[in-house]
Amino acid sequence: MKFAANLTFLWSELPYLDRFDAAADAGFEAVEVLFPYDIAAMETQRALTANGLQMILLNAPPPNYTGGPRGFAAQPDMVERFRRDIVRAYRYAEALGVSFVHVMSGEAEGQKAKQTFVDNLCWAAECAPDGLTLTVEPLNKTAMPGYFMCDYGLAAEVLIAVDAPNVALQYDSYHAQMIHGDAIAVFDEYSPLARHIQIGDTPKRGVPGSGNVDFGTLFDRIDSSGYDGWISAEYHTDGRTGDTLNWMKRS
Ligand SMILES: O=C(O)[C@@H](O)C(=O)CO
Ligand SMILES: [Mg+2]
Repeated sequence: MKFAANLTFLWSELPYLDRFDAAADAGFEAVEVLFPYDIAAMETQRALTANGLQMILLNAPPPNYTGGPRGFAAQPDMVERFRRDIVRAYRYAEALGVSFVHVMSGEAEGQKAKQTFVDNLCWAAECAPDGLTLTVEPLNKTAMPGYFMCDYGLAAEVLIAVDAPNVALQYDSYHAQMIHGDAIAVFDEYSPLARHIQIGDTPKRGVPGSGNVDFGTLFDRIDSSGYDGWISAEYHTDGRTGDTLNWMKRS
């Protein structure tokens, strides 16, 4: 299994650019950043190159992580803004060589929101740079009240409607367990649609092994499923990230 570090969560005790050094020192070869837009792509690229790291994922559209709305791809009156901002996200994605852009739905509900999300994803898939995959990630409503993309069944319906080879599911053990009560059953049912995986425990989104998700079984299932993509660590660390990485040895 190939593990990556989500640098929005891991080493958040360090300044942004120092997190790349820390991840490389800990043995990671790949990282992701949810919203790298506050800093010039060139700065991030320099930190990646200096550490021999690959950047695999960022989120779109690009408000900064604190304070901005979590996307608007499912908001019927925001289509123009969505298109404008996805183009900016693609510029970052190309500059950083990322493989995945997670398209955030924003807060919305109902059939019109679903159709808007599908239409926006179809449009974004058509104009995506070669080699880039767009992902859809269900987020739980405790963490993200009002967020549209909040259920794996809904994600499957959207992906079937979009029906594009460069749009896929992003599975996250923390959200899967919070939403459906069983991260492993969710993985078993929906992993054929998944091309990116993130991990965290429940209920506090802690390090794997700190809560309710059975990571021994989950890693076995990922292994036997034939999934050969990245598994990115996306959990809170209480400021001591270096002390939280033992789960990588146990898996
Ligand atoms: O799981 C999460 O919360 C993230 O992967 C994310 O994209 C939220 O912005
Ligand atoms: Mg996630």
